[in-house]
Amino acid sequence: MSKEISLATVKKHNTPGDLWIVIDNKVYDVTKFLHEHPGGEETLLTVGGTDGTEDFNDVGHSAEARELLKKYFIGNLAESDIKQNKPPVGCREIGIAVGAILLGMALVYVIKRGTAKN
Ligand code: HEM
Repeated sequence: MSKEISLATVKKHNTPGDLWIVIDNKVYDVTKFLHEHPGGEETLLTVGGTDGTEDFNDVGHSAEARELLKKYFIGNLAESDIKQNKPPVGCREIGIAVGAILLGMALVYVIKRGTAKN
């Protein structure tokens, strides 16, 4: 089993001489890659010590870039720091459900009115 690293630990490694980054719940030590990054040092430094998944995906990195990541893998993000992709039923879902019911009722009303006239 690979090592589990907390986000708090990752946070401590945010300098050019010691740079860690989280991508897709995996932790990478990119200190040695900093000067080689085709997208520049600055981009890596701004996300160093944090979860850079969104930034990494926004750029649309190539398959080669993803392959390169493996070289710098040092451990998995701690279970407690992993964001759940599927939150419990939220306000949005309730809103959609209520909206759908109202729409259904309106539709039944319109149809009934239409048939009553004939
Ligand atoms: C830490 C892991 C990362 C690796 C291994 C990596 C690797 C690469 C590679 C190989 C390229 C060349 C183009 C490609 O093959 O897609 C690239 C380009 C680039 N990367 Fe990264 N990258 C990393 C993280 C990031 C992050 C976190 C950002 C943004 C904050 C970023 C921003 C960019 C930008 C702006 C380019 C230039 C895109 C272009 O001009 O085509 N990279 N990166």
